Amino acid sequence: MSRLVIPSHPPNEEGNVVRVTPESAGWEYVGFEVYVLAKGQTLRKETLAQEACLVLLKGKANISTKQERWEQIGLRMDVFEKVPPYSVYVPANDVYEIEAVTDVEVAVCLAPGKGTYPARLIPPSEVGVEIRGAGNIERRVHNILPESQPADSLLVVEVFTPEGNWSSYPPHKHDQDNLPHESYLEETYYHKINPGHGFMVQRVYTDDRSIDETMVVKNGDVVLVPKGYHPVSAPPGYEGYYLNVMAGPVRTWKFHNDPDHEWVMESKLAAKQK
Ligand SMILES: O=C(O)C[C@@H](O)[C@H](O)C(=O)CO
Repeated sequence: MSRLVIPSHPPNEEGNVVRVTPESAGWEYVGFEVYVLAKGQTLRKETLAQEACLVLLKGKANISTKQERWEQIGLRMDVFEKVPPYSVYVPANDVYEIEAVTDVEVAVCLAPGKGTYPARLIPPSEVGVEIRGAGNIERRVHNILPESQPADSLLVVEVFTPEGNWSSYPPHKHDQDNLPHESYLEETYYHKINPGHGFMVQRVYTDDRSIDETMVVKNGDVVLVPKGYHPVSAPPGYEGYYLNVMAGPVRTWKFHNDPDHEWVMESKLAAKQK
């Protein structure tokens, strides 16, 4: 299996099913954890030097921080209901406690924090919904924590790829700290597949092909994107979901398309206009 694929495992005693740290990923900024909590189970963590975006992938929970508490938040019981999630932003040097009101799956998106902004609820109404692309590269995007919303480092987005479609396509990259042309952002993909026994295909490759991995991705896998282009394909019969976490030295998503393939977007959009 590719070193870029981190499979999930059954929940441990605190409910953790997958964990990526900057150290385990061999990079500097992005951390990512998923917890599956049974009804009544509680998870409590300190954020220390990281900020967190807690994304309720499914289920309802009470979530509190040092200063705030939100009760009975959570809307969808499955990510494939395709309604935007409730999330909670937690700054560095804070504490969060998640009490599962129903069975819950929650993603903890992490990046370096300075404590600039207070803890806040990000309700579904504040999540920007976007249909990106056209034809067999059309997909639905939920901008959970985009650069237009305050945070120190974190960018969080979820994407739904219809069966037979490609997403993160045309292939793009953001692996150069070269603004205004391109930003350096590490990225994780947390994949879910419907039906769950299916697979997705993701390629991660660089211009010099020093990285060129084409991976079969299963339900619950995390894919690391340390650099390079990173397109995703959903086979016929299988709908894909992924949650992206991005972070780097500057909090802006300035990507660069693979020049060999960027013509495809214009071609698909033009065909849609006909
Ligand atoms: O465009 C998409 O289909 C999603 C991607 O942009 C994804 O969020 C990503 O790779 C961000 O760099």
